[in-house]
Amino acid sequence: MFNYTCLNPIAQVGLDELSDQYQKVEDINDADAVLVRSAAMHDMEFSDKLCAIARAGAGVNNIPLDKCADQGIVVFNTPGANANGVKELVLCGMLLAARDIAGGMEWVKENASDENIGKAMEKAKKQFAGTELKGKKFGVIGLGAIGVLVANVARHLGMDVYGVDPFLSVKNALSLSRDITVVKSYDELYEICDYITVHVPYIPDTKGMLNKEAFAKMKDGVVILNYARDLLVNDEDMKAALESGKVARYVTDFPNPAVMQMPHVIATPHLGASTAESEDNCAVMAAHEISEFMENGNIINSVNYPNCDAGVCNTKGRITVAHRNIPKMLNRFTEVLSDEGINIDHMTNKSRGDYSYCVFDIDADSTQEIADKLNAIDGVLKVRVIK
Ligand SMILES: NC(=O)c1ccc[n+]([C@@H]2O[C@H](COP(=O)([O-])OP(=O)(O)OC[C@H]3O[C@@H](n4cnc5c(N)ncnc54)[C@H](O)[C@@H]3O)[C@@H](O)[C@H]2O)c1
Ligand SMILES: O=C(O)[C@H](O)COP(=O)(O)O
Repeated sequence: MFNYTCLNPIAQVGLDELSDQYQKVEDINDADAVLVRSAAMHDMEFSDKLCAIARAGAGVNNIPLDKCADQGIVVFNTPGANANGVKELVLCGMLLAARDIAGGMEWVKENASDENIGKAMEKAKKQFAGTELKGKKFGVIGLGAIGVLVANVARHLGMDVYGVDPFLSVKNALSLSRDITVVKSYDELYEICDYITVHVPYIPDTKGMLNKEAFAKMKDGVVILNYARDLLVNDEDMKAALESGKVARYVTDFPNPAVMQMPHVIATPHLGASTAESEDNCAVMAAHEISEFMENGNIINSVNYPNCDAGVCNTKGRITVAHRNIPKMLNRFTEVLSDEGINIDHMTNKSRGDYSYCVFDIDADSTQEIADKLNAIDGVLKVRVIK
């Protein structure tokens, strides 16, 4: 039996994917696995029992990835599962920035009881007028799951689309409409675009990347869209850019007290992934990741350990070892197993940065005693008896 806990509401269709081998518990200290959305986990302590955390979503900046890796806890996310939901909201943000639709709707509400509203609005409407998206230059920073969809939809609207991504994957490059221009530097994009949207993870490298230096290179009256994370933008510099008119509108899914004091802000309450479809997709993918890991020891879509697929175990026993990526570890593991007279039928070892993961399929039943001996090796972070 495996215990799991949910730190945020997770769509039932995902939880239904977990078999009757799983039971929900309230206390994270009793859990083998955690399902989470945006709950802040940096200040949490994790028990030795915890093996896996699945983020039903894309951004993992709410989870202490290194601390988890050091405890042998594998963290997963659900790449692309909510990308369409975000794409549709970005499209909405672009339209809200192009004309003062929100102001116009407000005006209609305020004048709802005016019997002559039909006449009055023909006078009032010019204050809410704007421009069309067609023909404008649109820049996408980060051509990942969301960025590619956003770039393609903008192209279909007749915009002239530019993208930048220093780590652009072949898969994503092939998914881009062919008349989208991929530029090599942010500066190229800053200089030409009327609209700039950001779709990169929040990591130390991207913190505050939209700052006064970046704004200085942009066109006057540029529209900035941020559906990624608030801390990608330097708030003080954004405030100055909005006040001077350098940035005409800041459209964001991440309001904070500073942003809400700025002029020309269009804000939504972190709604990007809040659609039934995205929530279901994320929950189902997260549940699959958890069950594959808990039941078979396989790692799919991890963000702190290497992916590792050893298939289903067809031998008598399977043991997995999360360990530091340092020399001689495999020698030590095989020594423990051979001292026990155990033959290894199949072994998979994968590494990612400072961490490695090993799956041993053996010709004997795995025992807690063997696991304890492996666990005692310096550099071993977590040992699990799968079978
Ligand atoms: N508003 C929401 O509700 C919502 C929903 C989903 C995701 N997000 C945010 O959007 C981000 C992107 O999501 P995604 O699903 O597209 O992720 P993704 O991993 O598919 O794409 C991220 C892309 O950013 C690129 N990248 C990384 N560092 C970069 C850099 N320094 N400069 C330019 N590109 C860089 C990567 O190469 C990748 O292609 C997430 O990390 C999350 O913070 C927000
Ligand atoms: O990174 C993400 O996937 C989004 O920000 C969605 O977050 P949420 O699951 O809390 O809506």
